[in-house]
Amino acid sequence: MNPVWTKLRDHRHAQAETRITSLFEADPTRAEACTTTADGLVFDWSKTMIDQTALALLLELADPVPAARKAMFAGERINETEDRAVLHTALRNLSGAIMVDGRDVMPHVREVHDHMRDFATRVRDGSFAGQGGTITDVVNIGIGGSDLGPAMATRALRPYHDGPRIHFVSNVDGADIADTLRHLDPETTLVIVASKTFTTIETMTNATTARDWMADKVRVPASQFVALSSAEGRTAQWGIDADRVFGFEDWVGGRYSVWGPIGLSLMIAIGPRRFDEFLAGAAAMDAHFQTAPATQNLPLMLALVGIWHHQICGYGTRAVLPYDNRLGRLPAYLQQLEMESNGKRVAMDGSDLILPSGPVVWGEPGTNGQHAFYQLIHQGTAIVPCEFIVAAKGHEPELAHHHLLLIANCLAQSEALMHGRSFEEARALMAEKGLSGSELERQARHRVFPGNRPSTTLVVEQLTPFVLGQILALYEHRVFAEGVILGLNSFDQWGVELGKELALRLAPMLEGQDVPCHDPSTRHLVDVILDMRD
Ligand SMILES: O=P(O)(O)OC[C@H]1O[C@](O)(CO)[C@@H](O)[C@@H]1O
Repeated sequence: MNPVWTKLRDHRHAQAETRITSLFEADPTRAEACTTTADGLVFDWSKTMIDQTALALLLELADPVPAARKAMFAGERINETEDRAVLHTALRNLSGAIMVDGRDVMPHVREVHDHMRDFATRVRDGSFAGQGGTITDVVNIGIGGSDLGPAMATRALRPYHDGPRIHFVSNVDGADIADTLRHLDPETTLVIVASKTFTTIETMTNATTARDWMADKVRVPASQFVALSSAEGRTAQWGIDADRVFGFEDWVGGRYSVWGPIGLSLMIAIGPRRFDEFLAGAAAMDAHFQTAPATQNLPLMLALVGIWHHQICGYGTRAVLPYDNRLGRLPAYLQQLEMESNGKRVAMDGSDLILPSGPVVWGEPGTNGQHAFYQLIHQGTAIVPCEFIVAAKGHEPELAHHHLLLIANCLAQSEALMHGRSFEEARALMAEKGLSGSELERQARHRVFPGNRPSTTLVVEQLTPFVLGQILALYEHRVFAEGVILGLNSFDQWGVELGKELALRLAPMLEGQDVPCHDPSTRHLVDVILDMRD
């Protein structure tokens, strides 16, 4: 193991009695010095215990990142366990050439992008119509990366919607599709089946249900279906015309796919021009990641803060707290991005990872979370590093006072986490209320905030398509840099396979067939459920 890990742990140990506030006392320029910027994005990591020594050591850990980054952008097969290149970045840098196995992949990327633009425009202007006329509703059926990215981004960019209504169906629970289709008119609905593999059981089950629903009213239901997939043979078998199939290659991972065909629903919602701005934001972050020096490199600094909190300080989870209601699905999106990418236990070379891999990522938009789980964040025994995200401007000028309150709450939380409230301050409060003696002491203890709890704050000017592109690419590169530093493969996801296989084997048991496998507990649960269904 790189001895820098031990040095970092020793340093952390030595800091045990130091408080974040004392770092500010020692360095009056800390707020500015510990702020990293990229094209208008401002990332403040000053409210952490990363001091000069920690930073220098963390930067040493980042030594392998530039070579790995170069290999990724160049189209090398860095996803070694699936023997694939990793080129989601090619979907947003549409000029130039990228060679994979001696072939320039960019002409095909541009062709598909043009096809998407053309189709989205025709849906939006009515020249592509359903049996009942102009498309009023689009239903994206997909799951995981074929749902979370477009669903999150479509919600995030609601102020820019000027196309048909967009709906997302992901869960195999029939409630999801039933609740969605109930209010739609099949004659004016377009169904997008988004599945890289076109085999995912949830998506194919929902797609078949949608086709049956449409068949009741529409003479040729498949004519109102679109496929977004790398499996063109399967989309044809399913009956979707090749001119409504938008393909992408195996070097685009599901959770990295919103930039290409999987983003079609978003493109229909906001239009191709806005979608291009979204891509341009990501491309700007790609350029920054590739060229900014390490200490000014925003994705790298975000990664190092993540490594510091999880692998060095040992904090088990990371809360993402966007103070933006439209980023309500960002935590779920980042859960897949970060946990499916870096939730591993084996290093790239097949050996056991010595270090803990990725943390649990979770969160909710502020201010809602404040009235739910912030109690634990402030006074619980577990320390949760918080990653706040806030925009200086909202999209509702007539409601500017709401936005100011939103910002005030965001900043207040990070301040409260860092400063806390001492026992002496709590005692003084209780004394003011007239308490005394042992009751004052007891009540004061409940009102102490230990403080010294780390957080970072990402400030953006406004959540535009460009800025959303920047934010998502920032997190993608953060995950990549963390994966490189940990020595694992961030681009496979074998951990999701076993449960899928067992579900397929269990399904016949729930139909009453006797399947001679499964453990006694599972067989018992099947019996209980079958009894209840009788
Ligand atoms: O696009 P597909 O092939 O339907 O896969 C959906 C999702 O399933 C996963 O393979 C995991 O279950 C994700 O990585 C992926 O985003």
